[in-house]
Amino acid sequence: MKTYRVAVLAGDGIGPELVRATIPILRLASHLYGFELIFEEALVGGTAIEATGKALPPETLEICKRSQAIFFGAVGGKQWENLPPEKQPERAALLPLRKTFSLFANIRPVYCYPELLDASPLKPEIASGVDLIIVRELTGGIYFGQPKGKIYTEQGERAIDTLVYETSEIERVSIIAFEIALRRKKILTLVDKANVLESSVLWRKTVKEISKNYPDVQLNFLYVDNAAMQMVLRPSQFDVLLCENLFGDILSDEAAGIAGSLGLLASASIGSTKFGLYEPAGGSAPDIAGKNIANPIAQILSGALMFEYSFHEEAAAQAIKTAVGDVLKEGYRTLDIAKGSSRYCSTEEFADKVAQKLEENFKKQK
Ligand SMILES: NC(=O)C1=CN([C@@H]2O[C@H](COP(=O)(O)OP(=O)(O)OC[C@H]3O[C@@H](n4cnc5c(N)ncnc54)[C@H](O)[C@@H]3O)[C@@H](O)[C@H]2O)C=CC1
Ligand SMILES: CC(C)CC(=O)C(=O)O
Ligand SMILES: [Mg+2]
Repeated sequence: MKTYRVAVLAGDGIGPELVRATIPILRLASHLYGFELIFEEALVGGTAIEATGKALPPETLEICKRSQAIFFGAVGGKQWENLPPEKQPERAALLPLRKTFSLFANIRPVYCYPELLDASPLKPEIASGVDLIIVRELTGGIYFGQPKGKIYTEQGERAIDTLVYETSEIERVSIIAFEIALRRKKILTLVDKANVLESSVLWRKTVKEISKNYPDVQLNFLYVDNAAMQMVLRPSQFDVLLCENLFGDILSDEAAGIAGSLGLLASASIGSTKFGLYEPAGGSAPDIAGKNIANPIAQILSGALMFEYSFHEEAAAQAIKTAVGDVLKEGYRTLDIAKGSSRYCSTEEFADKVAQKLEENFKKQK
């Protein structure tokens, strides 16, 4: 039987409760669709700092290296905000993981479920039909550029971040975005700030060059400020959005808000091999952690993305997506997306419903 090893890094805040609720769904899908998953848990983030003094302990990295994918929860929280920046969970664990495994493309599908139109802050006729993918460059740009840091001058403190991109970094993520667009509505929008930023000028030039290999894909350009506005005015115009690291980070939270909750937004971080890291686009949500109320959909759909991108188990991936949609159709909702007539569920209850539906759908199909 095909076997895949998965490093499970639950992390902080809502990470552990979401991962705990999701693993049985992934296990069940693997049994139904005829492959085996070997999960190996490892510490990461603030939880790892408490246990070992390091946000990304060497043992965790070893476990990731001997796996075919990382299934990630979230990291960070108030407890670790006063540590030196380079020791904090986000900068000492998540960013190094992305960089170490060269996971340069972050894929974030945004879908407004028809059943959830009432959870969107936008009018139903505007949120309706939103089905887009944000492809965010993940290992370059201002999050990683050097020099970075703080120095003391006669005027006081000076903080420096550097926005830098090489042509090759733009090319490799653009190819992924064009390939995704080819399989969809074939509209790719590059989001940049080419009227001001030199790096954005390079993005435009490079993406135009790559587009010559994809004559069937319509390439559009949009400045990021306008893109942020278009996202709320007419989000259904978008198919695939290609963004540098920071713009993609910001626009994807905005897009999640339009769909109804950050708890709906899954993500796949991939590179040029089958290895990938799969995590919700949101963070550790300290405001709701430990209450069994977080929405597990983003975590569950991140599992489906792992099946699709790292294992090529498309049938199992599709079955999970269908099960989530079916549970929503029956009216079940976690608190973040609940409205008047919905059937309220805790994190665990919602995940149980998805597992039941997965099994039920599989039996029907036989
Ligand atoms: N990938 C990661 O590990 C990320 C970590 N972070 C870290 O997370 C911590 C909290 O950051 P915030 O800015 O508050 O962002 P956040 O993404 O954790 O939360 C933003 C808002 O979305 C809600 N939310 C997020 N996920 C949800 C879910 N599954 N169900 C229902 N509601 C959900 C939260 O309750 C909160 O109101 C910080 O330490 C931050 O650095 C932030 C983003 C990504
Ligand atoms: C540490 C941050 C870059 C995480 C984040 O906000 C994200 O990946 O969306
Ligand atoms: Mg973010």
